[in-house]
Amino acid sequence: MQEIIRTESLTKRYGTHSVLQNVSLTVHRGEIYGFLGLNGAGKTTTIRMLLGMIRPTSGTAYINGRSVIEAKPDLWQQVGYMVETPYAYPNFTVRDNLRLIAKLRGLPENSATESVMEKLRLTPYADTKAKNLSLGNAQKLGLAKAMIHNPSVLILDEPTNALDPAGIVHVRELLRRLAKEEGMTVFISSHILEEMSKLASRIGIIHGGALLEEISSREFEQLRRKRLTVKVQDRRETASRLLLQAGYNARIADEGNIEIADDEAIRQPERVAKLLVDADLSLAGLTVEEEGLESYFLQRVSE
Ligand SMILES: Nc1ncnc2c1ncn2[C@@H]1O[C@H](COP(=O)(O)OP(=O)(O)OP(=O)(O)O)[C@@H](O)[C@H]1O
Repeated sequence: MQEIIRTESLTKRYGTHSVLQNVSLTVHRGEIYGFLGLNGAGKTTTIRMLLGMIRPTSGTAYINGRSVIEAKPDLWQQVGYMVETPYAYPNFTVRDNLRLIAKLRGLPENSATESVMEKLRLTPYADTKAKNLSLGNAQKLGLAKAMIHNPSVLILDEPTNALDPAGIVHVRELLRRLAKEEGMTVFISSHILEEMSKLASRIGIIHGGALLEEISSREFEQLRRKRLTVKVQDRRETASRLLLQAGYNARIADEGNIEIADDEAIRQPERVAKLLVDADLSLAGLTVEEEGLESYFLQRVSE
């Protein structure tokens, strides 16, 4: 698999304050890499170094195999980015803001502008001044500026912060389609954990300036704990005892439901149901619950 983004032991210190320590990560072509961390974990610092905006104290960042600090300007024709709150000229309309960027980038102004507005569903706001946009649409304008030149690498710092749920779904679908159909590589930082678990194909967890773990979404699916939750109308203790006798690792949880953590029960919940029904216990619910990324993340961080 072709490596598009790579960092080698990226380290950043401000005086004696160490912000990033030996971060080495890789992102392959067509991947959506979710860079996850709490506030202050070092996400923006890493992204700024990926974009050559600040110099690492030591270590190197590469895009398309080229060191970003030494790269010639043509590298940036393949890269789109949005870091923190995107700036737009407040008294220019959405269309004029985009036309300006298109012009600066030497793109055909009309077609590039109209096509990116269409992609981000900004066309209805084409004539709205940037200062009058909602936060969500201002963020979409930032994304449009980042994508106007159809880059093959897109680097986004917390891009869905201000979007409403429909906006988040739209941007997620768009990024997924670009990654899948056009092989675009997306590096996206966030602290919205569930959102990342739906979008990213690989996840890197950063905490206190160190990369704790890199994991594929598939591995994450396998690793995260699952459990079968059983709700019975009454005679909870009897049900729990019965399940224990049958060899299940059952326990009564705080809310009064019975939880079973065995793989066997998760794979074949109908067996659990049959056992209870055969014993004349009335079943009110049976659900397989998966640990969310949030709880997985907090557990990893606390370790
Ligand atoms: N120029 C600077 N001088 C000193 N410390 C800095 C500087 N820039 C960032 N830091 C510190 O580095 C740490 C990491 O900051 P960074 O902005 O990379 O975190 P983040 O993960 O992006 O967090 P957030 O989600 O809050 O933006 C923080 O403790 C921050 O205070």
